[in-house]
Amino acid sequence: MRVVVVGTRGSALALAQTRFVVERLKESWPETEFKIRTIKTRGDQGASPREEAIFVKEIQEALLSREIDIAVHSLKDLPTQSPKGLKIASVPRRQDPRDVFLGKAAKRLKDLPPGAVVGTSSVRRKAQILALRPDLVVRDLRGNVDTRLAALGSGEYDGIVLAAAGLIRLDLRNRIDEFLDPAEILPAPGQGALALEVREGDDLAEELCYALHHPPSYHRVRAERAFLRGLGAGCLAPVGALAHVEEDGTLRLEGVLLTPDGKSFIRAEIEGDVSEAEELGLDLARDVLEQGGREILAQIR
Ligand SMILES: NCc1[nH]cc(CCC(=O)O)c1CC(=O)O
Repeated sequence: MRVVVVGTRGSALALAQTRFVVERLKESWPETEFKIRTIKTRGDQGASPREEAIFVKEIQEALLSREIDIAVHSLKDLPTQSPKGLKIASVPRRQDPRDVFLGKAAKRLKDLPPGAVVGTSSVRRKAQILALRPDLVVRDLRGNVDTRLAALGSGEYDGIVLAAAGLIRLDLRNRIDEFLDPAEILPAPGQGALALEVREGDDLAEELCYALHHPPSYHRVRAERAFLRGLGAGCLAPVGALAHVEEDGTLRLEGVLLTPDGKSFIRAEIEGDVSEAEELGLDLARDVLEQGGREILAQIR
């Protein structure tokens, strides 16, 4: 019997995610032996989007070279196009997709005094925070979750914004002061979801992963990523998206594209049947581009 090697990078969050996945895999396939291998990437979670893409690639290379058989990724860090020879075998049930606020001066983003300093690592968060509160100062805050919590503790920031999912997976839910309302701050496409990636043709690995597949989560992230792809905005533009699937099979997708300073933005929504998740994402992107998104993208470039 083959030992199945599940690979990830070495950050605390990546390891927590991978342990969780391997536990579920073992429950589903008690006869199969799974092993975790951490791949040393040159960086850690919370790097710049460009760097994140390089780390993802290093994991994908380990998959292609058969060093590992299943890769566990944060879906939002995964490029919308799979490399040749690899495929996403499953998307497990999604964790809370929202961004959260952790405050020092106040426990809600809205209650921060004018001029307060907010730390965040993403252009999307920065633009949406400024759209809501142009009087705040948003400063870059990178590094893994621990680094960011330490920066809040040391008093450099009056508050920080990060993904709920990372904190929850690290058992730090109690540090969250406020879940930001997606009506005001839309998360990154795919935020809170994992992707299990395998080699094309490795039917065993694919079947093992499929036990964890959660179709509603998959449809949601497919719509959100299609929206991102349809904008053709790349990873540096402030783009947010969030889809929901209702009991009756209706998928509702909201998306936003902003200028980096948050001064202008186009926000729109669409709904349709869940079976058309990708088309809905692409249609919404077309909508946003036509409503002024093209000008915003031209401004960013
Ligand atoms: N780019 C960093 C990153 N990639 C995945 C997560 C955790 C949340 C998730 O799974 O979406 C984080 C941290 C953050 O954005 O706060």
